[in-house]
Amino acid sequence: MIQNQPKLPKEFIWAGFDSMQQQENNNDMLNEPLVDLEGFFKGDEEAIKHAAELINKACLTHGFFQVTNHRVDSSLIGAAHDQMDGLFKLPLDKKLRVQRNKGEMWGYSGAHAHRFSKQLPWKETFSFGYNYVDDQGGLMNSYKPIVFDYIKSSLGEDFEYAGCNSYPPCNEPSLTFGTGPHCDPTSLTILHQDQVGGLEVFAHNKWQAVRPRQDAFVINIGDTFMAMSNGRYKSCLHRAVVNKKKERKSLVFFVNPKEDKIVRAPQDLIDREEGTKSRKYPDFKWPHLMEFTQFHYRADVTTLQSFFQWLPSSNLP
Ligand SMILES: C=C1C[C@]23C[C@H]1CC[C@H]2[C@]1(C)CCC[C@@](C)(C(=O)O)[C@H]1[C@@H]3C(=O)O
Ligand SMILES: O=C(O)CCC(=O)C(=O)O
Ligand SMILES: [Fe+2]
Repeated sequence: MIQNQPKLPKEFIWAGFDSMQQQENNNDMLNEPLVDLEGFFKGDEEAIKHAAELINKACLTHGFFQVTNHRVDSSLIGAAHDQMDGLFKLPLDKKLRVQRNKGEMWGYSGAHAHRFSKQLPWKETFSFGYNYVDDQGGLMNSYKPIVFDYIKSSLGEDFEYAGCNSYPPCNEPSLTFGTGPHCDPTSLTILHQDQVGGLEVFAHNKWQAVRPRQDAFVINIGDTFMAMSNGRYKSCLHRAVVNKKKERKSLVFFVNPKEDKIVRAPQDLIDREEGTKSRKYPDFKWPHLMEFTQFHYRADVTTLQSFFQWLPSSNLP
């Protein structure tokens, strides 16, 4: 309904984001490395060394790279996108039956309207997260995307969670965001986007687009991984912009530390640092950062600093 209104409802307007204006003529590409994993899987020493060099260089700068020959079957990816199409095409009343509740990391969300009242993102999402409650044959069971089961089986059970994003066409795309500027609070993000384009990274002092590649996954490191590297690897500001003509969809998987793991840079990494060998971040656990983003703070570009300011006043163990 909202999509058909000529004027964007005010709740969706992101005032004050002057970098928005760049998007009209923003055809800068990030040119992140495309890492071919074929040789890596075959144990080819040279290929492994080359892949590590590419990934290291990307993570030291903007934290984004793409991987190809990842051995995730293209038919499985296609099936996941088909499943996702089916989910988003469901009537709204059916989607609302699995509406995501505050603090839960699973279910349907329309523009996060259940959480925020302004600067709403122009998107619908289905999340398949760890505190998922099996609701006896409801929508979530019948539509749980094939890939979600695959990712849970391959990445293990703890603290992975998957999301499907649908960004509908928007009549005034330059006034809103599909997903607003943020750094991922997570460890690693694995994303498969369709061919429409819209993912942008703020690197080299400007917004740069991440090229859609059907046969590749986009990987980026998040705040938690940055903290584990004592700040060496960068969790980078990024956003999803929308357009007037085409819906855009993305599948996103967030990999995080197990719930009881203390996020702390290894001592030998600190010891090998040049100059002051000091810890840049307090110790923390992922579930506490996740709780912060779900109950106390909307993840943006300063989530981690805000989290460490909040932590002492929280009664988290
Ligand atoms: C831990 C998370 C919170 C969000 C999903 C994952 C990693 C990215 C976060 C998010 C996408 C950052 C922008 C704001 C947000 C509210 C959104 O637009 O979806 C964030 C997600 C969330 O809080 O659900
Ligand atoms: O959909 C996209 O391309 C990016 C989404 C994103 O950054 C996120 O969900 O964290
Ligand atoms: Fe993100």
